[in-house]
Amino acid sequence: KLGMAYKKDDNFGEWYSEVVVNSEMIEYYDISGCYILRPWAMEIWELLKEFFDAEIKKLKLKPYYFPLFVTENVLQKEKDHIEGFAPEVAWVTKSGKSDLEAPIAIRPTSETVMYPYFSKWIRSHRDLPLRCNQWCNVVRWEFSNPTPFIRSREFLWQEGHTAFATKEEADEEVLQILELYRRIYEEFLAVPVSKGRKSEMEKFAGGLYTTSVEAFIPNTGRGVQGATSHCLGQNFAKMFDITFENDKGSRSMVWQNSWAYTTRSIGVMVMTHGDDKGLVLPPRVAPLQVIVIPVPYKDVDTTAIVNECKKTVETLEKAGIRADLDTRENYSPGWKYSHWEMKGVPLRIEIGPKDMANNQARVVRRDNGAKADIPTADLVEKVNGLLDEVQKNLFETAKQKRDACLKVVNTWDEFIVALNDKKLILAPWCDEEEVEKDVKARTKGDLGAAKTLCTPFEQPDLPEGTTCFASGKPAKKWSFWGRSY
Ligand SMILES: O=C1CCCN[C@@H]1CCCn1cnc2cc(F)c(Cl)cc2c1=O
Ligand SMILES: [Mg+2]
Repeated sequence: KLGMAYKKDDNFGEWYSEVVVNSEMIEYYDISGCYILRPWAMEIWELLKEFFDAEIKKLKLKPYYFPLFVTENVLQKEKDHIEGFAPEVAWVTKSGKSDLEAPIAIRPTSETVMYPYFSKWIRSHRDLPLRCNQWCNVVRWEFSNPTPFIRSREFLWQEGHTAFATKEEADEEVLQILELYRRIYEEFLAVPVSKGRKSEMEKFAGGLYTTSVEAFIPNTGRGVQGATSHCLGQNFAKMFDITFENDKGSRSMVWQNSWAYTTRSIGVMVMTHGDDKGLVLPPRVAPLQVIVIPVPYKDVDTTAIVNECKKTVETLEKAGIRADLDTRENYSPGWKYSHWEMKGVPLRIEIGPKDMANNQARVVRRDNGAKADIPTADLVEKVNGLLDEVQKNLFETAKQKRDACLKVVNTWDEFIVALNDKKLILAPWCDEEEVEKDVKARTKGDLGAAKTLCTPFEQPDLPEGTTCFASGKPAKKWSFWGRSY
């Protein structure tokens, strides 16, 4: 079946579900909230991982793998750390027919798995910094509406866990990692994000402060957390007795960070760039950047055309471009155009008898449909140029759309109008948690309440006397507000 049954602007939820399936990224699974990630998704995950892993190796991160399972008493080591999360912990209670003596939890995150061993491994300042990263899956048995990539009961992520002798070192790394997350989104997924700090209410309760990169989905008017980088302070060092003997011989607690991005990032990319023909892939994460399609012509020698296509693919691959050809004879060129548009391949090259005769190829862009006839001799250079243009155009277009949704408000009434208008709201706030709670209470409803998304590091000017949009008290900062995923 070809073509989309749903339009992005008509029925976003159905459109999204159709795109991830028709583009062969996702197969639905018979357990709610669980999805099969097919090669078209996994190859994107692997391209992101290749970049991120290389970058954290430069920051001296070491690869680890910790067990999937954690015992009940260790998981509940600190009540407030898992406050409110308990309902989403998945437990193993049996093996075969027999009950386990004690239930074993499946990791929803790995602090409690790792930190007893950090305590064992860290003795002296010479054991610091400890820098641990693992690529793995985690399980959180959430009940709110499951969405492929965006909210699933099992997902893939990397989780970094580091320990330093000083707060300064921890503070610096938090921001180094946050910058890598910005690059993942803006330079690879072509998704604009805002760097900022979470409020005391929205931060990771077990930590000292949380920073994040926040994206926004114009179609639903919802913010979406892209990735997070926490400074844990010495909270977990205290909880797990992670101390070191400093060079003066006295004992100090370590300063820790933890940070993650997940397969949710792929869903944000799909939502941002997809259109009514299906997926639209930014070239830097496209498993296939160019698809070459032979256009046979009634009695013309098709073998010659197919050979020219093969040569073209070889030339492009030699130049490091991810290219392939579609020579399936049981499908028409037109069918193939739609199929590869559905899969979001950034460039299509059509080669027919006329192109052969003129030593050229017709190149069609997936993002804006532009067609160009390129001389075969210039193909590699022109294709690389076009791939860069597509990458840039997707980012600029997404940025322009996101900025068009931005609304600065100063009063409650303006806030409510903007919220119902699916805007990303920037409002002056007194930074009081009671007010944050009040806004949540006053905006409760089937679409979910409004919340603070982050306080952007880039703060607009806050004129003396500016009052909080919700409380009328003196405003202390500008914060992003909105509904979220
Ligand atoms: O976000 C990150 C980066 C990578 C390592 N972890 C932190 C904090 C994770 C918070 N969090 C998030 N979700 C959780 C769900 C749970 F069921 C339990 Cl028991 C705990 C948590 C929980 O601590
Ligand atoms: Mg959660």
